[in-house]
Amino acid sequence: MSILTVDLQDKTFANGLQAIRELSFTVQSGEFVALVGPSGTGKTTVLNMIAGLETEFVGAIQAPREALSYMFQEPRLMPWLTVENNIRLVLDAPCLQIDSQRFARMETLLQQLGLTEFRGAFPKQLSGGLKRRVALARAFVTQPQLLLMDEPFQSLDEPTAQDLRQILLQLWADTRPTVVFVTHSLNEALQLADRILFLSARPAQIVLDYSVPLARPRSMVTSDLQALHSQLLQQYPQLLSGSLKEI
Ligand SMILES: Nc1ncnc2c1ncn2[C@@H]1O[C@H](COP(=O)(O)OP(=O)(O)OP(=O)(O)O)[C@@H](O)[C@H]1O
Repeated sequence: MSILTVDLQDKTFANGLQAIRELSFTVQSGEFVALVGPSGTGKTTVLNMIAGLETEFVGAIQAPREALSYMFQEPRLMPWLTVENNIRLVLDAPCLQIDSQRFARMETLLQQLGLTEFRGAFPKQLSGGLKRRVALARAFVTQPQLLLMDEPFQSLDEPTAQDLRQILLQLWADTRPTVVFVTHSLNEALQLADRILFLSARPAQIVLDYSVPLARPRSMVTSDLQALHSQLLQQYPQLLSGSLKEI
């Protein structure tokens, strides 16, 4: 059953810059899809359109906006709220009573993410990795049907990013939301996704719709992954020519 349909003919900003031309894809319920493409090609713009934050475009999008979470590049925590209240914020309940089911879900996430001891801390007291953990808890606590993630582990050191990818996969396996995950890292996409949509340089178009042939659960550092990375680039040399040379 499809949960997300994106059918875009054109997205041109007011300054005349055309970010997207003829970009269409469908995502099945529970699927983990990565959008991979070079910097500035319109990946964030696509997520913003799916979320309903960007409404000026030619085309149509069907998405479950009432059951959607969006994890941004920066964790975007409210500096004046504690870890716990940053999570409660999306339940509309900072400092208030919440029902026992939602409370239990929040507690489980705090534990799974190793945040219990930091529940009373403020964002400025947290490392970058811990802030991302809070953002992950906030993204999952509402039990979204669709989770949009925009390079959420960028600018972290690699071991911290690996830990967070592992945690993300565990959380995803528990409740199986549909995920659209933007990255410019082919390795990250191969580690996480069922399917990778490779985008061209601007105006963004899909150059390859690739199903990742790796079983789950996936180990994070495997020779399988390295082999697949090289095989993919051998098979589709166009990914390396010009538009995707950074991957
Ligand atoms: N409001 C805007 N007005 C004009 N141009 C914009 C606007 N927002 C984004 N752009 C431009 O549109 C293009 C696509 O931006 P977008 O942020 O979607 O790319 P991206 O693929 O997510 O890039 P990155 O990987 O660097 O985050 C970029 O060239 C960007 O500078």
